[in-house]
Amino acid sequence: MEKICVAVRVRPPVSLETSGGVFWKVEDNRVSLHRQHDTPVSGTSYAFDHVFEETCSNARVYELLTKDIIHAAVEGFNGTVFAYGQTSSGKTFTMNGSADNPGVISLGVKDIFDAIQMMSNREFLVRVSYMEIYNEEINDLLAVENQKLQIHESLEHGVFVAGLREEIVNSAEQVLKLIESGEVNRHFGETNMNVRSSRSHTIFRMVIESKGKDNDSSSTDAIRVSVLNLVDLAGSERIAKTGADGVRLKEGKHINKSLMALGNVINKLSDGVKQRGHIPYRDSKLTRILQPALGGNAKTSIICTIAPEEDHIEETKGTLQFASRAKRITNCVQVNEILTDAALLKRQKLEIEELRRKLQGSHAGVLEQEILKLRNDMLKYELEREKLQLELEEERRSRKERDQCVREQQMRLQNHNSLVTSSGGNGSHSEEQNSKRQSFCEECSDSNGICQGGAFRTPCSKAAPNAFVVKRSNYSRLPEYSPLPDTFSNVADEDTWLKMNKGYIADLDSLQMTPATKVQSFPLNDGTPGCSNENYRDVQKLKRQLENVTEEKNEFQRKYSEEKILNARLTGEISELRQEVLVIREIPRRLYESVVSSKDFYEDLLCSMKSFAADGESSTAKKLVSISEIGSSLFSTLETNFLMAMDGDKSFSNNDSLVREQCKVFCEKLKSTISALILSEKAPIDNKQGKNSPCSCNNKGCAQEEESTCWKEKLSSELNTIKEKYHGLEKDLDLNNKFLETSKEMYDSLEREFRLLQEERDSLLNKVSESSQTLTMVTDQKENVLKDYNTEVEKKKNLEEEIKQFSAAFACRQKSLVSFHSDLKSKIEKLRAQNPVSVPKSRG
Ligand SMILES: Nc1ncnc2c1ncn2[C@@H]1O[C@H](COP(=O)(O)OP(=O)(O)OP(=O)(O)O)[C@@H](O)[C@H]1O
Repeated sequence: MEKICVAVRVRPPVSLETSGGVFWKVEDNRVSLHRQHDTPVSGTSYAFDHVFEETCSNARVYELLTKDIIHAAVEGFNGTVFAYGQTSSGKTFTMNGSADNPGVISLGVKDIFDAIQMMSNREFLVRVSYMEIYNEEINDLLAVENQKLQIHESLEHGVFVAGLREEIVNSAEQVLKLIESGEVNRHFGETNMNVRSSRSHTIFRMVIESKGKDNDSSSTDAIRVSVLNLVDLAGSERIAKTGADGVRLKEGKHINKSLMALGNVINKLSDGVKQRGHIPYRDSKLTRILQPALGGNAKTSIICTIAPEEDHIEETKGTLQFASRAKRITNCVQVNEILTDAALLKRQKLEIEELRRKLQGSHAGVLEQEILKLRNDMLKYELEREKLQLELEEERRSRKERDQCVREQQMRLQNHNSLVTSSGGNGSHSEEQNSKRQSFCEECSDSNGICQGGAFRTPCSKAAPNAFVVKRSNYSRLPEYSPLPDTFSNVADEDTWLKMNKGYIADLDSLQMTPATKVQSFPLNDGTPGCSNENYRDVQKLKRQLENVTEEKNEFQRKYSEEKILNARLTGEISELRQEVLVIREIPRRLYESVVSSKDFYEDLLCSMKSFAADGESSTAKKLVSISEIGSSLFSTLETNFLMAMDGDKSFSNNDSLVREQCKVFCEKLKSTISALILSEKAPIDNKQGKNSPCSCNNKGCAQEEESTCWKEKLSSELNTIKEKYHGLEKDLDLNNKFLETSKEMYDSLEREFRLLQEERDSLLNKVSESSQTLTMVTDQKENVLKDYNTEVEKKKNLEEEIKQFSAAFACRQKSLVSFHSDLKSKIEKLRAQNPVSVPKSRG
């Protein structure tokens, strides 16, 4: 356990004028508030690891507070250095510095490469990234397109920012250039307190990996990976002082909120292990990223910058209290070594070889035998360990198979879901989702089907600068995509397990929440415990049933839509016919009107004719009377018929024969009357014409006769006209009757068709309701399967629990192996003590 190193740095005052009130006095590692006459103000004295006064240079701050962390990072320890303080107190000045007074970051970068140069027995791979947290959003400063990045957590990487660009670097110059380019993208703004105020927290990160060179006999194949964070926080600010409004105000609020979250985490951590309880790392992005640095596996230094002005006393006190609490935090620092099986074995063999060499030359055969025995024991343990490892592999395999089984069930359920959704009438959404999902996977997958794109681009794959980079890249590809370590052989005990987790104890359940694309897929194994054949068959059966129902339903839907189209067409035709029928129905009315007007005309005509035939007894008069009666009866029949037709009485057409009969009689009578009239009048007319034509006599009777002849001619022509009109009407009536009959037939057939369609539609509706019932049934069954699935998940959790226990047991065994080792060593020591051997100097 190691305490966080905390220092305070006092910025030079902005103006040399003093207010004459109080001032901060620095003495050694203590800072305290004094009155003008140098008397301390009680309760305002604070002690820290270092206190830097105004005149102190960045180089000195680096030397005393940061250098160790930088060197430790090269050796495999995680490290974090961050500057905290109110706005304009000198955080950026400390971290970034200036050309003539380089800051902690550039001094650190140079030192790292110098240290790497010095370690000739190791190979290094260094990656850098630079990000800012602006308004609670993470932006990549090395790639402006990478905005709003998300934080993820995995066993391999711990807490990491997905999609952040990481550049592989070979020299300090290269890194400083990258920082320079990143600075351009950083958010700065002017406030009343600082003309160039940082409006975001920035985190410059270096990941240093190293491995002993192959030709180094003492090398153990272990890879060291350390993360170094150099953080320039935005400053806390009082809005009244900064005069922030609009964008600046919004930024200020975010800054204060995240700094408050940092303060809360520091408070909790300073409470001591027992009282501490839940640490609210997740309250802000800043605290999540700094999680390993605060109470985790990292060497951490905090530089608290303060402004000396009397105006800022309250803020300064706040900063000093923050620093005092941070001082109480302890971290659990360990070298981050990744030990492969081979590395562990090699380490053990080296130890045995060393012992054997030490014993060489000894004449004690007994000792030799003892050693042989111990070696045999050792081999036995190794065998046992291998056996255990095999068992564990087996266990892990079956777990993977179970995972696969569960996943397949999940997919089947999703299929069910989408089928049920699509059978609900609209499957486009789920199809869209599927296609999106597919395209995402295609986008993400490499040739091995391992997801590489999008959220999991970290670490950035880049051309390898040397052989180690290639080897490391190969190595890192393997375990990175598995939520559990590939082998437990390197998990010697729970401490190592912690070490692997970078101080973070992973919950296996939450591991399931790591991106699904990282989990490989396995074929379904019926023999997998917890995933029975029966269950699988049930699901298959359900799936088939659902497919059948869906097919049937689709068929119904297709037919239904066809029927709908036909129906619409027929409805159109029917309405057209209805229009026609309306027109046809108008005809009887018009005919009726013509008949009425013809009748009036006919009656007028007959009246006039009767007036000519003064002698009512004459044959002409009699004929006229009979014609008049027949005509009247004919017109009445026609009137009645058309009235019936107008009222929609279909029996009118039956009276057709009567009308015809009457018409016939009327025509004959009319003809005979006209011919009789013509014959009776012809002779006297001829006589008159022959003798007197042109009539020259002045006789009154002669004039009357002439007038009567004129009238008769007129009458006859009018009668002819009436006859023609009547014939025309007769023809029209015939035509209309025929037309009406055809329309009636068409109408009847259409009505029949319509009724058939209605019946068909009703039967289709019935079928659809049956299918929906079946669907409800299938949905119920689906719910049951879901329940089964949940049970499976429960079982899986149990199994994982078992695996955990198994791992613990395995760690125990490993421990006993280690204790056996130490026993062995102590026995050897004892034996050596009992039988002192002269060891050659070179080996001693
Ligand atoms: N130790 C120092 N020596 C000389 N000048 C300093 C020192 N510390 C800060 N300054 C000056 O004070 C001003 C404010 O400093 P700086 O921008 O580093 O503050 P900050 O804490 O980063 O502010 P903010 O939180 O607003 O970004 C700058 O002009 C800087 O050059």
